[in-house]
Amino acid sequence: MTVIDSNPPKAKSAAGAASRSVFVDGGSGTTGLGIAERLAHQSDIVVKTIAEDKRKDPAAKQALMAEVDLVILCLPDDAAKETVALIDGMGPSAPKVLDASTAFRVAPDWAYGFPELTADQADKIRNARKVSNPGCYPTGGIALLRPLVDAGLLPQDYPVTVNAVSGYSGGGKTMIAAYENGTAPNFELYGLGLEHKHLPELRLYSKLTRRPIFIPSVGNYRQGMLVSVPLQLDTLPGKPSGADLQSALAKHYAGSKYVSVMPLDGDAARSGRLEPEALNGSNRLELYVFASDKHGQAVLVARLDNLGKGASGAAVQNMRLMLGLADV
Ligand SMILES: NC(=O)C1=CN([C@@H]2O[C@H](COP(=O)(O)OP(=O)(O)OC[C@H]3O[C@@H](n4cnc5c(N)ncnc54)[C@H](OP(=O)(O)O)[C@@H]3O)[C@@H](O)[C@H]2O)C=CC1
Ligand SMILES: CC(=O)N[C@@H](CCC(=O)OP(=O)(O)O)C(=O)O
Repeated sequence: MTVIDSNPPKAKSAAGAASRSVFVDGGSGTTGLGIAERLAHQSDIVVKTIAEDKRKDPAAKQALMAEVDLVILCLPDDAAKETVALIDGMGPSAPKVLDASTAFRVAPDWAYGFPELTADQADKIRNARKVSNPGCYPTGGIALLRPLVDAGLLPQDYPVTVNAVSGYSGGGKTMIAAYENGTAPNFELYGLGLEHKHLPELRLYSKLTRRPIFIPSVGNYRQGMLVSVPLQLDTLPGKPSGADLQSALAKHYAGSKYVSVMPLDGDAARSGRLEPEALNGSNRLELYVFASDKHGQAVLVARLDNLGKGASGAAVQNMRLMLGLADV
């Protein structure tokens, strides 16, 4: 990564024929810093930065955005909408935009940034001007549910419940401060009003017609998450076994660089335990099927880093697709 300050103005991609230029709006927040860490190792990306006293100044932002190929938004929803309005007003000099917030995740004119969703999703992301980076919990939930719906193993109107636990960095700077200064509880359920902001994308991209129940929780550790979906197998069409579910997932993600479908008889199945922090720092996502054919029950579990495949890692993966660069 090369860091260039916002002045003097440069032509887009001026640092070299093969390089692309990027501006991260909200670059000093949790997701933005995670992106900067990853881009520090990518020599084909030039990151342009804005002066500290200008980072909330719309005119300064717009001038900088005219110089770059792609803008990544790591902002609260309202601020993301404001920056997108600025980009929409830029005409032909508008850069591509990748938004990490919840603001545009179900908007019809935005591509959803989960390249592994379907066979053509990576191409949709490559060709889109506007891409929404998925929420951390939906990344796990959709990764588990969508291939099973597409395979006809899970009916679209199945009464799905998704339970999840996240590290406190999922709540951004405010929640990190509350945990690190000791004013937050060690563990709590939340979203108990059944209105969590991730429900619309979870439902839409899982192709569920019935609204799932989603109960997240947060614990006193920094990052890493588990997202789980319990299933009573005898209520599913054809009464599939755990092996049937695992092989449908394995077929869908065969050859995937970042998503691994774990064996039915691996260490986690033997111990019956899974902890959330094992993939921290990576862009990986592991999918598990824990099943008891004796009782006709299964639990699907996704493990990921909420700041990796759940945010910054996914953003960098999408950024490279959008810029026409090979994955690294
Ligand atoms: N943390 C996570 O695991 C994930 C987060 N996300 C999403 O990514 C986005 C960023 O989240 P996160 O990094 O956690 O949040 P943080 O609170 O850690 O950071 C947000 C940053 O945005 C800055 N900011 C706020 N308003 C403006 C503005 N108008 N112009 C420029 N900068 C502004 C803030 O600066 P200041 O503090 O000075 O206001 C802060 O640095 C959110 O939409 C979040 O929902 C998505 C997936 C996972
Ligand atoms: C622990 C915690 O608070 N997590 C956040 C989700 C983090 C995330 O995925 O961010 P988006 O807001 O961009 O979707 C929450 O539940 O709101």
